[in-house]
Amino acid sequence: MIELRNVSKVYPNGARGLDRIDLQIDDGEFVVIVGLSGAGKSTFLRSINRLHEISEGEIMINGNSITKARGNELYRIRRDIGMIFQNFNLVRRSSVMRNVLSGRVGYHSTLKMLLGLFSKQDKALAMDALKRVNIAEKAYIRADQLSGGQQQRVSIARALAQEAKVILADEPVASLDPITTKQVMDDLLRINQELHITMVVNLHSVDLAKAYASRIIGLNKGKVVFDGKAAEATDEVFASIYGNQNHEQTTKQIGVAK
Ligand SMILES: Nc1ncnc2c1ncn2[C@@H]1O[C@H](COP(=O)(O)OP(=O)(O)OP(=O)(O)O)[C@@H](O)[C@H]1O
Repeated sequence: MIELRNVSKVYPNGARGLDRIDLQIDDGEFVVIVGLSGAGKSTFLRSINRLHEISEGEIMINGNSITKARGNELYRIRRDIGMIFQNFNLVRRSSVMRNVLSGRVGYHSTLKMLLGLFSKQDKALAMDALKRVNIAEKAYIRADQLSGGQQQRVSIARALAQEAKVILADEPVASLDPITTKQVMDDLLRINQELHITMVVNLHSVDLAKAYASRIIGLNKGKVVFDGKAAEATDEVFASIYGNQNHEQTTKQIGVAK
């Protein structure tokens, strides 16, 4: 379970990324975060695994405070949290297998990892992860020879090899075409359902949010302005999340299906 207790984040330049957020995300949920550009979606996600330090409040992961954790404890908490980025964050010149195996680094000594000493079990785990996203046949190809959608699948496989209990995905489909977008979102949903890995996904598309989320959280200027089941997120709700524009104009801009 992820718990945010009265969390605020103010950047050094005074910009407010998050404003007193209080919520919890239960194991196995598929949460989609929506909101205008600058609403705080990335800050929200990156605060959860402490890629960003928060200014106030506390974030708990399975009962442990990631906000207060130091050294090994922080390392152990982070091991349970996989991260997926818009730009895939792969080592492009390394093989797919090597990239997926890098999900195992949290389980071994630095020296072993520098020498690339992965066990048979690690390799089996990495191969299983690649099979789960249907790209096992690409295991020994260089990552930069894959399409964008395939590269994103490698990054999902890396999170699976990490044995993450939570996956945070920051705009995972923003640079993909519609068909590939559907494939990657389907992968995330299948993993959520089959492995009960909690998903917290930032998306720009309202239609995708409605199609995949079990719960939608709407942010506006760092504040939660909607938090509910996807089925409760009506056009009016989205218009309020997306701010001051009139309803018709907003729904047109953000692609709410009529
Ligand atoms: N490194 C930073 N330094 C200063 N201000 C920042 C920084 N990162 C984000 N902000 C500010 O914090 C607020 C929230 O930004 P954030 O990137 O979290 O929004 P977002 O919803 O993810 O936007 P987008 O959809 O464009 O990625 C914005 O006002 C932004 O300008």
